[in-house]
Amino acid sequence: MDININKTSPVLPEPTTPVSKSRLGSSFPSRRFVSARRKNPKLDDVRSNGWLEAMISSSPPRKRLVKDFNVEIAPEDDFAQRAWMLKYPSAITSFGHIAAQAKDKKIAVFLDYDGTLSPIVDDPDRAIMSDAMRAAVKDVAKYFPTAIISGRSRDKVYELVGLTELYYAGSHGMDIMTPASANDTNCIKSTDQQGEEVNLFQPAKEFIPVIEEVYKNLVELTKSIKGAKVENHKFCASVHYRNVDREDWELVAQRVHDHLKQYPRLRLTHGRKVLEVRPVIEWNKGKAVEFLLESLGLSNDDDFLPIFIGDDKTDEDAFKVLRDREHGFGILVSSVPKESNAFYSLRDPSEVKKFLKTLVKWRKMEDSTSI
Ligand SMILES: O=P(O)(O)OC[C@H]1O[C@H](O[C@H]2O[C@H](CO)[C@@H](O)[C@H](O)[C@H]2O)[C@H](O)[C@@H](O)[C@@H]1O
Repeated sequence: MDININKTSPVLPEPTTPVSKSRLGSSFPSRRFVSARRKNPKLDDVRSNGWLEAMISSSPPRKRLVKDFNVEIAPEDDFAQRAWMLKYPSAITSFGHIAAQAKDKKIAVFLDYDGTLSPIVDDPDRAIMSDAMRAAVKDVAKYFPTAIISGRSRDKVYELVGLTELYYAGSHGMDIMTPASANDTNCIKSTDQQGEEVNLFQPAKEFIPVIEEVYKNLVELTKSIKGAKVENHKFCASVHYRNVDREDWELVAQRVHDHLKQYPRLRLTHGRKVLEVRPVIEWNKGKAVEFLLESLGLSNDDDFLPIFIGDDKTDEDAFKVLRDREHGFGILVSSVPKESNAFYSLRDPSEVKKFLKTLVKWRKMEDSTSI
């Protein structure tokens, strides 16, 4: 994999049309990202381009949540669920296949945070991982190189997970910390929370000021909409509408879309009841997995088997990379049928914990029988 950003920068070239300063009185000195005149072709009216539908379907519908609690549901739904499980079998019941694939290989574990290690909750600040899950992840990291790749800022996800033995990538992989010894020439030197020297790979570094600017503007633009919440993840920003009245979702989307029309080098993607503002760069969780495999010396297909566990649309980029490389596989965390590039599924974070424990138990058994 070529990760030399000097040769093949993931940052797309400057727009060729002259650009002007943001209408909202930007303090950002560069005119590279911002244009009041130039329309961002990626953003049209939220009604006509299907964004509203995508917002509505961006998290499991209530009916399925009811099924999670074993309340009876319509038989046709049950049939769809069973058909889906045949396509994406449970990583727990299929553990034998996984173990066979992993035989004589070192597994590398990649984990998403929200919806994977912590359950989805209304308040993003209260998405706390359980102590039992933390212990399971800590155990996994004793046996396998383990990384968290989250949409949140790297600092925030480290604060939530709190395990020094893991690798962390924040902002959908746009902020990756690896040990100083890792093999990556495009990194800058820094120190971690323990004062240890580390490498930082930040392919969207030049976007920090514009993300800060857009974050502040979006806070202003959505403050009158009850329940809306904007987060700044340094290299990207999130606009949550989970707690907004359904009738105001369109308003949230329209305000965000209208504002971003002035920023041709930013784009919007969907998460679970969240709109994600991201730089238009060719970088995502899939690229972050490739980068980590390469820089940690885990990319030899004959020796290593990467597994990525995630629940969200942004995790699909990582699933796809593993599927396309025919090396390793994704595990989708979902209690409802959805199309995915993953190979296996787990219903919810409690099943993720069970799978991680099974992985450790299996490795311990393998180690003891090979003595
Ligand atoms: O890549 P991830 O680690 O899964 O991060 C994706 C987003 O997760 C958070 O939002 C989601 O979880 C919240 C807490 O459960 C929930 O309230 C929200 O509706 C979900 O979208 C986080 O707050 C976002 O900033 C991340 O982008």
